[in-house]
Amino acid sequence: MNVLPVAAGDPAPRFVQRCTTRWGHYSFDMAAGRYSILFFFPSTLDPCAARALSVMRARAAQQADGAVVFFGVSADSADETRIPVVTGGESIRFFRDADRRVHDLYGIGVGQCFWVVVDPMLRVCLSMPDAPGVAARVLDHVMRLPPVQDGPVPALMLPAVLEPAFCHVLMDYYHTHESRPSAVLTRGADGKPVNIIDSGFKSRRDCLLRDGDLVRQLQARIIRRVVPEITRVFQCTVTRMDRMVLGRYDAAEGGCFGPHRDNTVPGAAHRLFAISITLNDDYGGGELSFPEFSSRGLRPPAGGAVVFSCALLHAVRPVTQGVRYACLPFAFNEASMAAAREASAPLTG
Ligand SMILES: O=C(O)CCC(=O)C(=O)O
Ligand SMILES: [Fe+2]
Repeated sequence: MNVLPVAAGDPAPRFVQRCTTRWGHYSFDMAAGRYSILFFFPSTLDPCAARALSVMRARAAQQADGAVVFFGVSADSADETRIPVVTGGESIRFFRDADRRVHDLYGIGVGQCFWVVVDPMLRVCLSMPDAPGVAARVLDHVMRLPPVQDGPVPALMLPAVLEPAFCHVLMDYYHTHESRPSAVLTRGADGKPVNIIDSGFKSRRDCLLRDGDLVRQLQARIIRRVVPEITRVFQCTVTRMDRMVLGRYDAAEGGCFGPHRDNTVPGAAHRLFAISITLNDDYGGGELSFPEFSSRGLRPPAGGAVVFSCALLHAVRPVTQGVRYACLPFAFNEASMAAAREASAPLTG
């Protein structure tokens, strides 16, 4: 257990805990991109909790834009029945923390009513014990903050990775080969990785590049034009690539991809860098965004790439006009493969 409560400037500990979501748990690293207000309390029967929660519920109901997410963290197993599963709104959720996992990670003693505010980068920006009047002060303060920090995005923009003729070769390949709705790799209720189709979250059709010669031509360009920049900018040597896939986001189908990270489920833990190469220019919307850092959207020119750490939360904004084509490999190396294998190995002995 953390002996002291987390304090402003600390990274907010990440965790997966049982929660009042439809699917029964919540991975806190998905709370990035917005402010989160965590209220730790011993039980809903505790008078301090009752008071603070009524303020929290009222503010959650007031805000229309969902810019702030409220989380109650209950240490009482009997709250399981007092706090029912929330099926609708996403702006207020409760962690079922009778095993104290979150309390311990945040250094909050059981029996305390305590506030922790986490910023869009998942860093603690305020932490204080509850007292009369504190709930309203904390919530007013957070709701007045600008929605994101609008700092620089730690991604690399590289124009001219693929020349126009090669972009056309890839788009022609797409048109002459089978494509299918792109699935989201996520965790099922049992924690195991599953592929699901959820067109509200991800609407894209993918075509796998199966032509060995074309894959070699594509890889040659990435090795020559992207890999040295990854070495220079991120001081990391990548030696492998996977997922040689072409994606098509169509405005007519609401083409988009919601906020996600690319390395969070076991089968994807080896990935180090995402290389998003846009193949065309004649579309509207479809910018890549990094909601932890900025509200700005990135839009590389045709043939240009955005290269970024797979650990960053990112999204593709809805394509509003026409179609966006992209080639979307991941880069990694032997060390990241070994680390992923180790992390997924069953504990023995
Ligand atoms: O379309 C893009 O540029 C990014 C796609 C993406 O984030 C992914 O496939 O994981
Ligand atoms: Fe991604």
